[in-house]
Amino acid sequence: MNQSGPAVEVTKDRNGILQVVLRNPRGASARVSLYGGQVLSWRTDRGEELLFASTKAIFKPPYAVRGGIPICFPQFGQRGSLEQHGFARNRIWIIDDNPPPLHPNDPSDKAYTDLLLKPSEDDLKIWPNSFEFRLRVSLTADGNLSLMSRIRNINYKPFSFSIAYLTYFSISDISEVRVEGLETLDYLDNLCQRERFTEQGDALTFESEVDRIYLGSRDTIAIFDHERKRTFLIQKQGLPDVGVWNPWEKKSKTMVDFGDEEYKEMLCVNGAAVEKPITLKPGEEWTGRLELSVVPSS
Ligand SMILES: O=P(O)(O)OC[C@H]1O[C@@H](O)[C@H](O)[C@@H](O)[C@@H]1O
Repeated sequence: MNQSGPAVEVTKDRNGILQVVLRNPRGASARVSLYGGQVLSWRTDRGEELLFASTKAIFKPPYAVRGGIPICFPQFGQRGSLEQHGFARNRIWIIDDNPPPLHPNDPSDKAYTDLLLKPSEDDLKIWPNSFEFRLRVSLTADGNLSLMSRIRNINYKPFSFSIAYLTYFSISDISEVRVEGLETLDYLDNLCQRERFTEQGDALTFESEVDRIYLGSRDTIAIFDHERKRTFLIQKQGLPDVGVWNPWEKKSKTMVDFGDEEYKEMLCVNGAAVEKPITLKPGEEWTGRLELSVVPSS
């Protein structure tokens, strides 16, 4: 199965937005938009949607929509002079029709697509660094979704960047979920001018707005959803930090592309490299990988 096989289809949604649809033999699927290189949907073989998308999402290409997995690059949040979360999520990516083969250790039964982003003349005016960003989105035979980024410096001077996969998980009820894997870590709290705190020893639960970057986490994080009896596993490589975000009631009401009550159904847990930006010398390449899976739980 490869990019040109029947498991991969390029299509347009009803708004004319180009998408790549990946399917596995059991019927699981993923949809990736060329606008923003954003994964919009990830479904199990039973057709269950695993990613949140707002009913108020605004489809205005090339801007990222509220939900799925927008990519924050080369800046996270407002930690720099660029627009919030960098420009990559608001650019048109292209499909690489001739992608390099998968790594020899990678199972060959993956449906995958490679999207590319290179800076335009205008991008170079606001961020004067030539790069090639290759995003490989794969769907495995087990229905796992993997996002692998390769960012290459094709400049004559070094540059530094931050990156985050802003992953909107679909959950039953924010008050009922817990996140494991972030206990005892230090975090920067965006709600307190990025002040540094230390998490207690318990799993994370939610009862108000949260907007944090956990630092130097282990490579597996779990989101337990008791009501839906399922657990998301987030496995990451090259992404030391984890963003956790839920706008809660008050902030939701200020967001035009988000329903007032939708904060109950979503939780963003983002594999990221934020605290220490990544520096690439000319010709160097960085790789970061996120693999998402879902398992039944009691
Ligand atoms: O509204 P945006 O730009 O998509 O950002 C959504 C949120 O993204 C999160 O990653 C940030 O930590 C939040 O501060 C931010 O509000």
